[in-house]
Amino acid sequence: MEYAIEVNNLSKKFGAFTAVNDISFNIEKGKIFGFLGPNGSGKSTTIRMLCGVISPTSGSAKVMGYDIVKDTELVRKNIGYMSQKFSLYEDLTVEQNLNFYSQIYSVPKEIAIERKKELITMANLEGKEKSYAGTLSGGWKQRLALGCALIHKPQLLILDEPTGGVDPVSRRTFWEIINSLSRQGITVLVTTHYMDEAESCDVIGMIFNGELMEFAPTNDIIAKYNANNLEDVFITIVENVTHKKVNSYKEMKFLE
Ligand SMILES: Nc1ncnc2c1ncn2[C@@H]1O[C@H](COP(=O)(O)OP(=O)(O)OP(=O)(O)O)[C@@H](O)[C@H]1O
Repeated sequence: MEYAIEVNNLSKKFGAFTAVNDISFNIEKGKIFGFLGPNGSGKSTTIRMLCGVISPTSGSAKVMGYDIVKDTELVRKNIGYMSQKFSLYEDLTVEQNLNFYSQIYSVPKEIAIERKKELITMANLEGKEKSYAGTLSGGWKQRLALGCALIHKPQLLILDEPTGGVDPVSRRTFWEIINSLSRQGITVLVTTHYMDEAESCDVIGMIFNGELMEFAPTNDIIAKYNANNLEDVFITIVENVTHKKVNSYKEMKFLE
């Protein structure tokens, strides 16, 4: 079995505080992995380790076969990363943003021209090439940011809360694009606080207080807890750990 992500007993401490505690999981190539957890549970810290931005305190991980500590450059080249802030240059046009990212990732000029065309089509940005990113509405910006993250044809796409602040129609379009990327063999790691979105992932990991509480195919998790949906599963897990009554995921997001 070839894995896009292999995580073995990964931990990260900040001083005496353990942000990520001994987590292990593998993601098969081409799968959509929903990495879920309330604020401060350790998602971004895990992602930062997987992208080679911070080193683990202990444990190891490989991304597309490359060690996150020893092969940091190769890891970065193989990842497309999109944050909830979208990281666009608002005073550059759609085309100029794509040019900028193609230079950052050293995409050869002739390849970049073709790639830009493909991405503009994929992101439904035709006709907007000369528009300034700052003038685009949320959904357009989101799809442009996705295009920028894919300019170097990464085989792993990491999306950190990609649909925050985006209208429901754009969210649906965005997920159609994500599903089509997965069908093309691209592996996707996505964090989201929208439990309905999470249900369209193939595999779910639930992290709480730095511990990976569950990791399994989405349908298996729902069946295991005899739950109606992922929100109910999460509530059960958190109530078991905290011995506090939790009414909704939204409430849990802000649990201390
Ligand atoms: N550089 C750091 N120094 C100290 N503590 C940190 C650092 N980075 C993160 N933490 C702490 O580690 C914990 C996990 O944070 P992390 O950002 O990974 O959570 P998260 O699940 O991504 O949350 P969110 O959904 O809000 O982004 C938090 O308590 C956070 O305050």
